[in-house]
Amino acid sequence: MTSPPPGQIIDGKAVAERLRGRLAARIATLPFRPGLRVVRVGDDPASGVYVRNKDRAAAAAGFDSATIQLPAETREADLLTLIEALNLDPAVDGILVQLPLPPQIRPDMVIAAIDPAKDVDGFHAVNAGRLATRQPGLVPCTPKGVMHLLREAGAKLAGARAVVLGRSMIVGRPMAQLLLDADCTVTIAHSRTRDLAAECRRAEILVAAVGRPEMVRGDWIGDGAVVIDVGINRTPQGRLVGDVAFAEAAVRAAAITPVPGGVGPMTIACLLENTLEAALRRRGAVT
Ligand SMILES: Nc1nc(=O)c2c([nH]1)NC[C@@H]1CN(c3ccc(C(=O)N[C@@H](CCC(=O)O)C(=O)O)cc3)C=[N+]21
Ligand SMILES: [Mg+2]
Repeated sequence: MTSPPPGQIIDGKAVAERLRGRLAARIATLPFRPGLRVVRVGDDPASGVYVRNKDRAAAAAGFDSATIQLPAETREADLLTLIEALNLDPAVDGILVQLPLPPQIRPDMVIAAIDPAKDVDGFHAVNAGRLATRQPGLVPCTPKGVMHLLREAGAKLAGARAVVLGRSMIVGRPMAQLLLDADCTVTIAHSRTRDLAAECRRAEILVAAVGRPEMVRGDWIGDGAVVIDVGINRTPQGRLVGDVAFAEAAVRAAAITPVPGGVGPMTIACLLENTLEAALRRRGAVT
């Protein structure tokens, strides 16, 4: 049903590099540098690599990018004041507040405070609503990156059975909507799904986003499926593994993303793509 040759490993790092190259070429033609501000409160280790990789990629592509580091004990009101200043700053096109936040700060309040036009994570209810109603808006980076990878892998989407494992606001739900918009027949499976393995086995396209190391075993994969592994889990030994047992799954899949080097680099490239999109829209150069 799907077109890629058996066992193809989808090179997310290479796809992300090409996307960043296209963004850089476009930015080089602009009379301004799209501005991105990443706000980090405390030093959650899950955010560390991401912030470093993002800073490097943004600068290389010609963005005006900076990380604003705040102490772990920052009060919610002070973070909201900073966001308001970034909302009003005409040089800032994109605002990303790193999650998770320390316990004294309510993430919903923070996300709601970001100007939807600058919400490059696509987490604001206005952008979620636009996606749900098929209006143009900022789309969450990871699901957007997954769609790029599926297209690069040559996956046939129209009419295909797609299973999304996980129902988070950040990945599962927007992922399901993008697949639906691409004419897949979409199932959202989750921790309460009766027979997860059986649901997954029916999938021609399987997107795993549960955050449980190697939960998806080889015998959950249908022959010739395209498998996208969104999970980035660190083992006690310090190794990175996905939500899919890669070696087992690769034997049965037509194509599969590795961890690292799969979805992760695409999330960063799509954050930059969203920042450029936000800049073009805000500054009246709609494309
Ligand atoms: N508001 C917000 N938006 C986010 O998008 C967000 C966030 N908060 N908080 C943290 C998570 C995590 N995240 C990653 C993105 C890329 C890699 C990535 O590029 N990973 C490399 C490996 C990096 C390594 O070696 O550890 C890869 O998968 O190949 C990792 C993690 C975005 N996040
Ligand atoms: Mg769950």
